[in-house]
Amino acid sequence: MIKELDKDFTSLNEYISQLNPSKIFILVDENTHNHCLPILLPNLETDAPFEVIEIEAGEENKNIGTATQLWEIFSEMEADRKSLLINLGGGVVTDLGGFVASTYKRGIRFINLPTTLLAMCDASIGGKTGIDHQYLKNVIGTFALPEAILFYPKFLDTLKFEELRSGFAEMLKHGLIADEKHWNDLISVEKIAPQFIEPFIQRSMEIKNEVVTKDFKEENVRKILNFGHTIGHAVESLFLKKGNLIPHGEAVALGMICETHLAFLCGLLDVDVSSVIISKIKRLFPYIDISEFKNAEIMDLMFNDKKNEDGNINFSLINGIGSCLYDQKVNAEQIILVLEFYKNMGD
Ligand SMILES: NC(=O)c1ccc[n+]([C@@H]2O[C@H](COP(=O)([O-])OP(=O)(O)OC[C@H]3O[C@@H](n4cnc5c(N)ncnc54)[C@H](O)[C@@H]3O)[C@@H](O)[C@H]2O)c1
Ligand SMILES: O=C(O)C(=O)C[C@@H](O)[C@H](O)[C@H](O)COP(=O)(O)O
Ligand SMILES: [Zn+2]
Repeated sequence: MIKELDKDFTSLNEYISQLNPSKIFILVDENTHNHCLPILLPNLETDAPFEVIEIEAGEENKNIGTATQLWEIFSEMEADRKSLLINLGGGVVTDLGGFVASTYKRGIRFINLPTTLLAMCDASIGGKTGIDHQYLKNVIGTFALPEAILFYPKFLDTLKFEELRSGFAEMLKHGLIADEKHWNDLISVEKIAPQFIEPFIQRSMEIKNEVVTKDFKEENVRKILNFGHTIGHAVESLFLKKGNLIPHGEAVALGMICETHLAFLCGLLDVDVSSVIISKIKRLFPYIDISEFKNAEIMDLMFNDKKNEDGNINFSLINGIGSCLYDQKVNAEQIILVLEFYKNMGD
């Protein structure tokens, strides 16, 4: 269930009343503790006891260590199966919180209150939960749906520009894979700022939700949501391993540039269409220098992608603006050509 929160958070209180939890845990990171919790708490109406649990912000904390800390806190506080976890944060909080909730005592209920654009349009929806392990993105996790996804666009007002832009990448992805009008609307916004993006949040959420509803466990069509991620996640992992993190959306933007060129090389896209897409993305996102990474080490990570089957790397590639094919097999030479294309592209 996806719903916009009104200013007094009525629908959140209605859900809490329906769920009648024995105890409520609110998961935040230090930024959502400062910026979002002061908005939530005055509007929270419940007789259930609640505890706020704060984790350190950042992708580097989406790991088994933090998950273990949370499981231990739940045990110490005797959380039972009627407990409720409210994830108040970006994709790190909703992925980690969803994973911990879906595994503690084989599953307690959770609600996502996304606070970044990326979490609103993507991470909070669809039930993919999880953590990174050995620098592999989301390699441990579950498919577990929240009881509700309640979004409050005003939360975006305190988001840094780079974080807002990161979410914008996943919105552009939604346009490219499923809705040409959404793509055209997004590339026409005056600038990446909440007031200009807010009108398009609902459509982006709908696109993701429509795809997930067709294929919850990502056995077929849901793979199109992974456009840009086969290469994007490999690069994101390499920077994670270096301890020099890049925002997920920037890795996805890099991946979409590469995989759009790959679609052209595979004959799925005309050169004029791929050029327009690449130039639009290039204009919006910073160039990420990957020259320090050998093509072989990038490809090694791609062989660990969760879409793969029978040892083959499966790509999801657009075959037009608003359309995407999954389980596309390409040869190693084409992947090398694409990585060299990106490396030579420069800023
Ligand atoms: N499960 C999925 O379907 C899915 C989809 C897309 C991305 N993801 C995952 O989501 C993660 C990226 O999520 P993200 O981009 O939201 O990053 P994030 O959760 O790290 O949040 C980005 C930064 O913004 C801060 N922040 C959050 N809300 C804020 C607010 N309202 N005001 C001020 N600061 C705020 C956070 O503390 C953090 O420092 C990645 O791990 C990615 O793999 C998951
Ligand atoms: O929900 C999906 O399916 C997606 O692919 C959405 C992606 O934007 C997101 O980054 C997701 O976490 C990637 O999934 P993964 O299975 O490659 O980890
Ligand atoms: Zn993503």
